[in-house]
Amino acid sequence: MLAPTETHEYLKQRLAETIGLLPLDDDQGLVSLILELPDFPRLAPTLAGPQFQFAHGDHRTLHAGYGVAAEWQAMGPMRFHQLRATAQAARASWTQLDVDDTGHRGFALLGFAASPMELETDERDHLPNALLWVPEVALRGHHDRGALILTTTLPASAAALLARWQGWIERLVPALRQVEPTADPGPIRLRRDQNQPEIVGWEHLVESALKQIAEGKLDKVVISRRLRVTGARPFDRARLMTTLGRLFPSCQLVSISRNETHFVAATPERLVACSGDRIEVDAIAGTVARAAHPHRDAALGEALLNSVKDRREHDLVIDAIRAALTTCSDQIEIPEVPVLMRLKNAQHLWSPIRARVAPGMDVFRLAELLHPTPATNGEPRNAASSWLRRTEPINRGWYTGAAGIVEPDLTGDLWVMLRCAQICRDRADLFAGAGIVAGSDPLCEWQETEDKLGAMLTALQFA
Ligand SMILES: C=C(O[C@H]1C=CC=C(C(=O)O)[C@@H]1O)C(=O)O
Repeated sequence: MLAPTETHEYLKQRLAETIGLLPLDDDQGLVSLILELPDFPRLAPTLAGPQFQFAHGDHRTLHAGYGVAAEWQAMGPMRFHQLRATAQAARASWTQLDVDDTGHRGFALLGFAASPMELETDERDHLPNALLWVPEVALRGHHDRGALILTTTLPASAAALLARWQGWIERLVPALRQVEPTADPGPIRLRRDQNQPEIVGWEHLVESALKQIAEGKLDKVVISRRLRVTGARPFDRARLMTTLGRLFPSCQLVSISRNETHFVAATPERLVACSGDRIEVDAIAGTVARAAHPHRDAALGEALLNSVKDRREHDLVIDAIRAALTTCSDQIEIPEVPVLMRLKNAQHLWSPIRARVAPGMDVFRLAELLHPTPATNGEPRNAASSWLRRTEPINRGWYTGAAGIVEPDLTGDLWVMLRCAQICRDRADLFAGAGIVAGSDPLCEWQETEDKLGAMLTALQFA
């Protein structure tokens, strides 16, 4: 293994040797230089400026991006269509030079808010409604093998680019060894500042959802709340990600930073992963808490598996996913019964769905088809969306939207933004929701959101 200074000196030298291979005089498009990274961390370092990372402990994958080589934004009902057209055009003029034969490619982040429409609110989102972002510098790894990917728009000057990218290597590569924070300043006291809605407002919301359901206008709707907390000191992103990684190794960790604000999630739910003609989709709905005592914990899980109300809530998600996929697949594999997904703070009914899709399907088309599922919105989809737009008292932003990685061939891996918080210095807004069907009880649903919020609240105390 190389010492840290040797690694970055080696990479700077490798960059100097290979930069001349890039077609920097071409008058448009993107070009990426891909270099092998000798040692690869589980989590990406935190630097100043725009950056993102997706890290999965159990899958041992890491995708991180820093700075902006190119980005495109969209909003409104055509947002997927617009970004897809952009990605297709970018793909046609994106040269990738994998000079060390790493097998890795440059990639983009795709992320989007829950609703394609901007809500009328005074609170400004730090993230645009829908975003396709090619980072200037990316880290990409699977198990311990990784690559450093440097990307620029064309044309570019070789001398200026060399200086710029060597600067990135100097800042980033030594930090790869110091991702896990060493000093532990002890837990942070959190002050709960504001619930939106408060518990009384929540009860009214659930009752009015139940009324819609009783009148046959909705079968299910997922209502959500926001909890604002303040920490006794500013939250530390690196410590937060490390803690989330320890608590939730089976979840996708997400961190997206722009404009001094950070959107962080540890989500169990994949919206869709597609690779070739194979896709994977999670149906997750139906929740109970964990219990400290193993017998009690197992009994709670058993009761969830046998609960008629939770199975109805879950089956509505499966039915909607099946109906959506039928338009593009003749081979959909859905487990006969859901299994339990056990997380630190909650257990869920989970059905992992697989399908083979028709040629021409890509992550944008699949996102448009599947999002939002009734796990975060409701059924029927349009009736639930418009009821939520009229009634829900918060701006969800990217909570219950989705984000992930898009490959140059437009395949990718998107995750539903759950168990998340928007963090700015010492303030964090946490989000959670619960699916309402006939038979739901307002206070039980409130408690369910408390259990879901517990995931991020616990981690923030150690941030
Ligand atoms: C809406 C959330 O969870 C969804 C995912 C899993 C289980 C859910 C439920 O049981 O209600 C929700 O559908 C959330 O975590 O904020």
